[in-house]
This record gives sequence, C-alpha cells and structure tokens, in this order.
Amino acid sequence: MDSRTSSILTIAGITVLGGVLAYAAYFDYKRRNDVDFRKKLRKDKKRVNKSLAQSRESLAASSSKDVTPASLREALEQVKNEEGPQSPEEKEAYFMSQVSMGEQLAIKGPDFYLASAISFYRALRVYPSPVELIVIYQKTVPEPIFKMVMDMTNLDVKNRVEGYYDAFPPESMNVAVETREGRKVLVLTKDVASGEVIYKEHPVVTALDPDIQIAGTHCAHCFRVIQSPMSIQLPSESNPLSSTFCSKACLISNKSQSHSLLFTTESPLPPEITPAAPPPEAVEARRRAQANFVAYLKKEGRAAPQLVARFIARQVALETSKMVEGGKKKASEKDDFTDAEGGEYLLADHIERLRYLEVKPSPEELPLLVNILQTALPGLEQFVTDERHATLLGKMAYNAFGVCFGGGRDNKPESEGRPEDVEKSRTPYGTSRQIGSALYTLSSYLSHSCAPSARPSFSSGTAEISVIANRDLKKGDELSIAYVDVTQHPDESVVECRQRRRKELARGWRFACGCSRCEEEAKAMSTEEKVANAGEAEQKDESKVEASLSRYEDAEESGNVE
Ligand SMILES: C[S@@+](CC[C@H](N)C(=O)[O-])C[C@H]1O[C@@H](n2cnc3c(N)ncnc32)[C@H](O)[C@@H]1O
Repeated sequence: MDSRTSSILTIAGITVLGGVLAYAAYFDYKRRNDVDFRKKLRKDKKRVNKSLAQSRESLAASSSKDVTPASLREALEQVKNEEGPQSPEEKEAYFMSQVSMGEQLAIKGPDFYLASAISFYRALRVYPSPVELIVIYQKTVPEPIFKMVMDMTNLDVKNRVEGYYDAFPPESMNVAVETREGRKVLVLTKDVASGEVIYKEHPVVTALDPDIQIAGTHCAHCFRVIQSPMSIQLPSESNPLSSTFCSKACLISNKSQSHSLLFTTESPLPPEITPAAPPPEAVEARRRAQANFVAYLKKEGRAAPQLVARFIARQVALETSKMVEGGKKKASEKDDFTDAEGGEYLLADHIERLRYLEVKPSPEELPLLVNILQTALPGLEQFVTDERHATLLGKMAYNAFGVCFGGGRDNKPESEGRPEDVEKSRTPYGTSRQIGSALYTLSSYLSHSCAPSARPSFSSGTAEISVIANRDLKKGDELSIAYVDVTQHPDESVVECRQRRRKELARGWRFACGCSRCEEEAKAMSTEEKVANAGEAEQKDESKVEASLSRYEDAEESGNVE
C-alpha cells in the first residue's frame, strides 16, 4: 500500500472509528450549558484508574525497541478487545488519562514507544473528531510514536474496510455480494426452487407517498393498512406531517428512530442524560424549523428528502442511544437493518458502500434540514455537509424501492413534472402504483433484468421486503429483479414495450439494459425490420435511450462510486 492509498484509507475510515460522533455535539452542548459537567468529570476517577492499570500492563509487555508489524497487530487486537468507556463523561475522562499516559511514556525513551503509542491510539478511538486529533498528534507526538499510532489506525481501518463483504450479508440471507463486470451484484449461496423466499429484509427508512400520508390509511412506520379502531395519531403539535401509526410498537419505533428528532420538541438525548429543559424561545425556534422543513416536503412531494432526513435522524438516534450504559443496539432494533455478522459494522458502514446518482439538491433543502438538527441539539449540524447531503440524496434516488401491495394501487395522483424529472423508485409494478418508498441495505445490490430471476414482494403487508425466486435457481446464479414494469401491456407491441422500459431505466438509473430479453428482442426486431419496416421504431427507441444516457454521462462517471 503506498502512502497516498494509506492516507486516503485512513481518512475514509477514520469516521468509522469514531462512529457518527454524536457525542461531540453533546460535549459541546454540555460545556456551554452545564456548569456541573466538569465537576462531575473530575469525580469519575474509577474508569481513569482502570485505564492507567491497563497502560501499565502494556508497558510491561512491550519494553522493547523492536516494534514489528506483528507486535503492532497484537497491540491493536489488545486495544480492540478492551472494554471501552461508554458514556460521554467516561469517554472524556478516559481520553484525558490516555493522552497523559502516552506523554509520560514517550519521555521515558524508545523502549516505551509502543506502550506510548498504544495509549495515544486508545485516546484516538474515543475522541469525537479523530481526524482533527491526528493533525494535533502529527505536530506534538514524537515521530516514531506517531508512525506507530498511524500504522495501528491504518491496520484497523484496512481490516474493517476489506473485511466488510466477508461479514456482510449474514449467511442466513442465502446470498453473497460479488463483483461481476465491474458491478456489485447478489449471488445465491444455495440452490433455490421457483417460488421460494430467498431472504427477507426490513427497511432502514421509509416514507409514505404524500397523498397516503395525508389520508392516514397506512402506518407511517411499517406501511401496514390501518384498521380504523387501531389507528394512533400524536397531538398535532408533535405531528406536522400528520402521520398515523398502526400500533403503539410502530409509534415508539418511529419516534425513537427519527420522528422525535425531526418532528417533536422532545430531547434528542436519552432520558438519563437529558439536560435541563431548554428556554421557550429555543423550543419555538425548533418548532419553526420543523414546520419550515415539513412545508418544503409537502411542496416537493418527493420521497428522497424525507428518506435522507429520517436516515440522518436514525444515525443520530443510534449513536445517542450508545451514550448510556447498556444502550447499545437493543435486540428488537437488530432486525431493522441487515446487521453484519459480528456486529462490528454500523448503519453508516452499510450505507457508505452503496452507489449513488449524481443529483443536484434544491438549494433550499440543506439549510432547512440543518436548522432542524441545530435547533434540536447545537453541534448536530456538523454531520451534514453539502457533499454528504447530495450523496445521501443520490443514494436514495438510486437504491430506494417502491412498496406495492398486491399488484399495486391505481389511484396515485399523476405527477405534474416532466417525465424525466419524475421521481422513480425500483418496483416491477411501476412507481405510479406504489404507496411509498423504502431503502434496504442488502436489496440495494439487486441488479435489473427485463427477464428477472427474482421479484420483490411485500407479502407480510408491511414494508418488509421478501425476495422470491421466479424460477429454479442454482448456487452461484446472479439475482436480478425488474426495476420497472417489464410486462408487455395489451396496447403495446414488443418494440414499444422494449422502448418504454429501456427509456425508464435510462432516465431513472442511467444505464442501457443489456439483459438477455433486450438482446433477443433486438435480434428478432432486425429480422422483422426487413419484413415490416420496424427498424425505424427500433432506431428511434435506441436514440431516445442514448439521449437520456448522454445527458447523464458525466454524472454517471463521477457519481457512481464503488
Ligand atoms: C441500485 S444499483 C444496483 C447495485 C449496483 N449493481 C452496484 O454495483 O452496487 C443500480 C445500478 O446498477 C447498475 N445496473 C443494475 N442492473 C444493471 C444491468 N442489467 N445492466 C447494467 N447495469 C446495471 C446500473 O448502473 C444501475 O444504475
């Protein structure tokens, strides 16, 4: 690995070490708002003493000048196996004790450099802004020690980055992610029979279509049809989107994942560490920020901005829940997104790897979202930069599924925009028949075919996706679904059906379909052409696909990441 690759890897992976860093905002908030905070920190001596003892042990184990890659690997494993501090207070105390230990050991000379590096590395693992800390280390820590810290960081990041597709997806999903012809695809890990459910997956985030949301006919969390006596609504001041829930369980999940942060004035921190009630003007500012964002969502009528907002809120919620002892992911939360085996990978790891379309967000959108985060907890706004926001929108546009029950509905209001601007989601029934959109981790990798080997189904009556085999399939076969309606309609010829679906694919996902059906139909058409002059239609068809594609060519090159 050359030094450039290594530093890119470090920068890319460093946020992984630090998680979403919600507690950075929390530190900041507490420092500014809670005078007792520092006093409490000083009292928390127990954890400090424990980590000092750990550092003394490492010191005894490594008083040698010969630091080999094997000893660095061993040191990394040791640190990773240690039980780290949990709460923000513990993290801060631990951080300070490890930095001070690192400094003292560094002064003792080269025999103690590895032990010193271990301490600095421990501090780095809990610091809210690791990249910033590395810059400080570079200027202040002796060079050989700094190099050891960086070697450990790179090794950890490399293991995590490279090991991802070994751990994900879990074996129980019956598929693996493989790269074929430069694309990531899902490949079966066992034989399946036609009609068999290959895997099921819960969504990461969902957003009902606006008309359904207003009608209150479906649960805003799981999408289940509401049985009227069961419907639950929050008071209107905490429910600006007029969400209806099918059960208390869905209401609680939705609130804890995203609703509370985005649409209520409740504290975004766990009750154990909720600071004193904010002043009325701060509550009012938060409510205004939410109302403005909701007005924007209603005006736009698109799913992607809501999916992005809910995704960011969910990440914040996952991180803040870890701020209290025992607050790691609860068993009930586990199935809500496809967990990687070993549990080392976070929601951010899964989403980070998804490809995205280059999109131009409306300039209004980010400031509105930032305002919601900032008024909920000052400091949270740091998590969404322009680039991150555009990338997330592009990920939603590229990967979201349209959720359709049965064959889908036929009362969705017509979109007013130009066909090429209409938001598209992946569904074999067509976006016009969906009730809402949902993003899944594993299913994001499903590729398209006009003669698909599998189909998405929502047979549980919720947004949980089941992927079902369309025919008998063998281990090693690639799974494909139809992103668009590929059935030939009664009023369409083969040529027209081919043209319609290829145009939709080019507009929505920016590729020219090369599936076996498209190729066979093209061949058959060139024969027909001689007989019935159908070639004209074919040429028109291809030129339309080409026109759609060339419009997006630049974006395709820069927007799709591996
Ligand atoms: C939602 S992503 C699917 C995951 C993607 N294959 C990956 O590498 O991560 C959709 C993109 O996959 C690619 N894709 C899917 N099916 C394809 C196909 N049949 N032929 C060519 N590209 C396809 C296109 O670039 C499309 O925009």
